[in-house]
Amino acid sequence: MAGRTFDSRSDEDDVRVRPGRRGSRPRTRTRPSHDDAVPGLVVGVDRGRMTVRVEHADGPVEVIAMRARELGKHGVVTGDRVRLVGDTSGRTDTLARIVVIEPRSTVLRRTADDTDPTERVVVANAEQLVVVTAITDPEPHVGFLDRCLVAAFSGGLTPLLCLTKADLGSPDALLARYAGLEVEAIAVSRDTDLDELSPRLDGRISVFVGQSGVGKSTLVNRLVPDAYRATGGVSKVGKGRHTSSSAVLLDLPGGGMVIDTPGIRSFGLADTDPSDVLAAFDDLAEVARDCPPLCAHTASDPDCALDDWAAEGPPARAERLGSFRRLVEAVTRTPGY
Ligand SMILES: Nc1nc2c(ncn2[C@@H]2O[C@H](COP(=O)(O)OP(=O)(O)OP(=O)(O)O)[C@@H](O)[C@H]2O)c(=O)[nH]1
Ligand SMILES: [Zn+2]
Repeated sequence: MAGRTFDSRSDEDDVRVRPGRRGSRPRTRTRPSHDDAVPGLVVGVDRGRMTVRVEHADGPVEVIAMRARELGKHGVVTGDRVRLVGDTSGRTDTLARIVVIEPRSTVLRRTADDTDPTERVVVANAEQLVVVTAITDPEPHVGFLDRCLVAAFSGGLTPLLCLTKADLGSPDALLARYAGLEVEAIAVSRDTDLDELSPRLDGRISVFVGQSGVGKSTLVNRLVPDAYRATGGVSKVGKGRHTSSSAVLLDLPGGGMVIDTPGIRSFGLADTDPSDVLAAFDDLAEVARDCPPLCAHTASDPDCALDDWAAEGPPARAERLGSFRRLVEAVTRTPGY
């Protein structure tokens, strides 16, 4: 996925400044120069108010900022790299303005919901999507896991399966389901150390997503001891209300960052099609060049070149194709969660 950028020109959260109507005031004269704008990283968003980390000479400072009017309705999300003007001191009761949103290297979209019918980008620039699922209690919702993987692949993130509650059962069935995709998976439990997981989080930005009760808060609290996430069903930020603003960026003690998504239980795939999934698998994409033009690469596409490829090779190919096709089918299914 290296080198792919998501400047999100096609989506709702487009950061491009729309050209004014013909004959409107001359932009060159009225538009302020932003040469003096300082860079920052958005670590949280709350109802239009952004918390932005700005590096000062004596260390990082959290600055509260609003979007400048020139950004229009285009949203700023956690993980965005931005440029600020105005008061960037971070002192109490000061407010800066975000005048530039840098192009996004990756995007995660949440699904539309009852309060907001549009899919929206909720996290930008994360490198890894950590999909947290319990081995049991609650039983894994494989449809949800498939959708998470597709959201990762299509948004440019590397997925990592984190299987919790390893004290309660064996991860083998889940591991087998995704074996063909070569997605990394790590089993953890609250009683064992996190030595396998921690190195995979070092030095990168990882988004954590998981359905209710899987132990995600327990895990994030262990990774980031001062994160103060409520666990065990205690009411927490983002629950039961409009939640697109609830992704928060947390620093890991050993370097690297975690973006927790307390209220976001699934990601949007409406803008995703089979070719986005295919693009994440170089070997399959190569074979699929021989597919008919409109092939969706599902089991019901009669002349899909992937069938011959799987039939002619070792059993691992059929396994890979099976796992891939489950993801493709997730793209075409209506979201039910
Ligand atoms: N047996 C077992 N239980 C765990 C483990 N980790 C967490 N739990 C329990 O699972 C329940 C859910 O944990 P949370 O960390 O609150 O889960 P969550 O994913 O944040 O879910 P919500 O609180 O609904 O958002 C709690 O009762 C935890 O004590 C584990 O490794 N093993
Ligand atoms: Zn095909």
